[in-house]
Parts: sequence; structure tokens; C-alpha cells
Amino acid sequence: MKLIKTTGRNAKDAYALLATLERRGAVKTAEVEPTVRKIMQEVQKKGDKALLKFAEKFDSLQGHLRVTAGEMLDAWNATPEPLQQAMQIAAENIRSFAEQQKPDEWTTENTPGVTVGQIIRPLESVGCYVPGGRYPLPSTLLMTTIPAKVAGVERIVVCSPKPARETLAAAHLAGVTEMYRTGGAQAIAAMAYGTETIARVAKIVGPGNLYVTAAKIIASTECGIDMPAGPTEIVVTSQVGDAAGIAADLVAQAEHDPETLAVLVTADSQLAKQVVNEVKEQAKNNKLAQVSIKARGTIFLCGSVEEARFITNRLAPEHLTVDSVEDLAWVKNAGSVFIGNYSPQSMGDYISGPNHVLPTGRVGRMRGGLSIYDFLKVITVQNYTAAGLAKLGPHAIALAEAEGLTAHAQSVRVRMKAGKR
Ligand SMILES: NC(=O)c1ccc[n+]([C@@H]2O[C@H](COP(=O)([O-])OP(=O)(O)OC[C@H]3O[C@@H](n4cnc5c(N)ncnc54)[C@H](O)[C@@H]3O)[C@@H](O)[C@H]2O)c1
Ligand SMILES: N[C@H](CO)Cc1c[nH]c[nH+]1
Ligand SMILES: [Zn+2]
Repeated sequence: MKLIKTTGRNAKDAYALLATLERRGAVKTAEVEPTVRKIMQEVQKKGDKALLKFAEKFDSLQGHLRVTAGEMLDAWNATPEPLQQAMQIAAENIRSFAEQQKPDEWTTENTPGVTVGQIIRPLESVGCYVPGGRYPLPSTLLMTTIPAKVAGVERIVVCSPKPARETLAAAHLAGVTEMYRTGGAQAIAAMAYGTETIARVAKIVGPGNLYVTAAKIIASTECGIDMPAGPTEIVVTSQVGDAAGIAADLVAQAEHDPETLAVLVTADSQLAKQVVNEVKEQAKNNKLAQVSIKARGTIFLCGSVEEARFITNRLAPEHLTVDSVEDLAWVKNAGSVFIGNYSPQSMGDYISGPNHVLPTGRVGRMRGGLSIYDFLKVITVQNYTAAGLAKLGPHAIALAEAEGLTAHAQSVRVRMKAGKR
């Protein structure tokens, strides 16, 4: 970990580094964009043939794209009982959390004779991307498909490169009926544009590496996307935390990808030094974590606790760990927050219930993690009686005339006149 003081003669460098880290999302996705565009264009032109070609090229896969229900069932039956149980508990917690988030339909009479409200409808189809390049992520299959099910989405498609047995088992548990062996930008293109085998979807959700994230951004002109949920990020902002626990979290998230961002922000120089040593020790046997930590692992040693909070909000990380519940008061930007020494981020990755698909690249400034809202539409409704129209109509006419939209004004007058008959 690079330890940098934000005060004194290092201040300029520290803030320059912060600015670089703030640009992390945009810069990195731009680097792969030309490659991604080419892949997506080829899928658009050649459909399944391109998917099979890229599956062989990137994932050493040959053969059929579609995963059968039998394959998912066999995978479940071959899964050891403790893992089956862990998946079942995770699935239940994800389901009940999503259930709890469900928004309500409502109506209210805001003016006598004017009823307004909202109805909630699920999206008709979604595509869930489940990463599988470096590690199989059955947990992500559960995190994406279960909220979609709770929302009532009719068609749920899963795409994953070389899905492992554990991922197929999770698909069986989640009741997935449409799953394909395709990954990367090609999978995103297939779900966005459609191929002979894969019909296009209304929205694509789920995390992935830089290629997947860049592809989702490109696909967003064609269909909905949840958010850029790219290479993992962790920020721990602590003054009193346990150095060994903090380092363990940093190393854990750093092992996802060479592009991972792992940061500690603190005003305590003792803690900063301890974490440097702990990370070194704990990452000793973890090559991937070493790569990402070496590339951008940073400890900002701040002049004050307030400055630590300010830097944290500027980073707007995917995962944020803080010391206590009181810290929530200053947190403005983060995908998901973990509190105290006994809330390792890995618990959120797997089992707690809140979604682990989270915004990266500072998108935490705009939104939180994947939720049931990503699978629902809030449709507004308005209903006037003649009396209600007589009351509010003249005001609408005044506004329409101010905008010079005469037909708008007239459309209200016509109905008001009819209401008087
Ligand atoms: N933000 C979140 O919510 C979240 C959650 C889970 C995982 N993640 C991230 O998901 C990512 C998973 O990455 P992964 O690589 O293991 O799996 P992945 O499935 O995202 O990517 C694998 C695919 O990348 C494509 N690819 C790889 N190298 C390529 C190249 N040189 N050119 C073109 N395409 C190429 C291939 O198509 C391959 O199938 C990690 O970055 C992890 O941090 C993020
Ligand atoms: N930490 C990841 C989100 O960045 C989610 C995950 C899945 N499995 C393990 N971790
Ligand atoms: Zn993780």
C-alpha cells in the first residue's frame, strides 16, 4: 500500500492522486472501448456465429450456447450439502431483503375531483450478467436473478462465460429457465441486440470486468442498464478500527481483479502504519491481490477526521467501511456501507441480503446498489372528475398560454366545456 500524507509538502501529490483515482471509471473503460465496440458490432452482424467464435477465443469453450434444465439440476445434485445450505440461506436473505424494498402502489386526491397516484409494473424481460472469467460467481447469479423474480419479471435471461458447476447449481436454486454460456462484451451485445438463439431483453443488469462494463455503457443506447458495476472497489475510513481486520477486507476485495481499488483513509498515523504491515503480510500468498494493491492500493493519511470524510465522499466507493453507526451521518456517496469491526465486507458479498452488485467508478454519487427498483417501473396515473377539471383547468390554461402552446390550452378548454354540459 502506498502511504501518502495529505498535509505538508505531500499535500499536492496526495490531491493529484485523489484526482486520478476519481477518474478511474471513465479512463479505464475508455481504454477498452475500441475493442469492445468491434466485438459488439460483430455480434450484431453475425449473431450466434460470433458468440461461438468469442466463446472459443476467450473462454476456450466449444459446443452449445444454451444451458439445459438438466445440466442445472445435475449441478445442484452434485453440490455438497453445506454449500447447498449456504446458497439456500443466501437466497432467502436476498429474497426477503428485496421483498422488503418493494414500493407500494398508491392514489391520493390532491385536489377535490383530482386523483393522482402510481402503479408498479415489472419489466417484461431482463438479462443478468454473471461474471466467470477469473472466478465463478454463483453468488452473483443469486444477487441478480432473485430480485428480478421478486419483482415479477417474466423472462429472466442469464449469461455467463464458462459457468462452473456451482454457478449452474445456483441457477437451479434460483429457478432460472434461460441461461447461456457466453460472456464479456459479446454476451452484453447478444442481450442488447438479440441473436438467432438469444432474444433481446429490455434491460441488462449485473457486474463484470472492464470489457463487460464498457459494453453495458455502449448497450445503454439500445436497452436499459442498471449501472456500471465494474472492477471491485473498497474504501475503509477508520480512526479506531482493528488493523488486521481492515487489512483482511482490503486484501479480500483486492483479489477480485488486477483493476481493483483498495484504499484506507485515516487521520491516525499508527493505524496507517499497522495496516501497511498487515496488508503486506496478509497478501503474501495472494498474487492477484498483490497486483492490484501494488497498482493503486493507497492509504491517505489525513490531517483531520473531517478531511478523511471529505476524501471518502469524493472517492464515492463501491464498498465503504466506517467505524460506527454515527458515521452514517456524514456518508454521502457509497454503494454499500459496512459498520465496525465485525462487519467484514465479504458478509455483504455473500449472505447478508443487501445486493452485492454495486456502483463503481464514482457512480456511487448517483445511485446505490442493484435493488428491486431496477426491475420495476413506477407508472403514474391521473384521474379528473368534471369538478376537478373545472378547478385546476384554468391554471393549466394559464401555463399553456405562457408557453405559447395554444393547442394544449384548447385541449383543456374543450373538456371543461364538455364538463359543463
Ligand atoms: N461492482 C460489482 O458489483 C461487482 C460484483 C462482482 C464482481 N465484480 C467484478 O466483476 C469482474 C469479474 O471479472 P472476470 O474477468 O473474472 O469475469 P467477467 O465475466 O466479467 O469477464 C470475462 C470475460 O471478459 C472478456 N475478456 C477478457 N479479456 C478480454 C480481452 N483481452 N479482450 C476482450 N474481451 C476480454 C471475455 O469475453 C471473458 O469471457 C471483476 O472485475 C470483479 O471485481 C464487480
Ligand atoms: N465483492 C464483489 C463486488 O464487488 C462481490 C463478490 C462476489 N463474490 C465475492 N465477492
Ligand atoms: Zn467480493
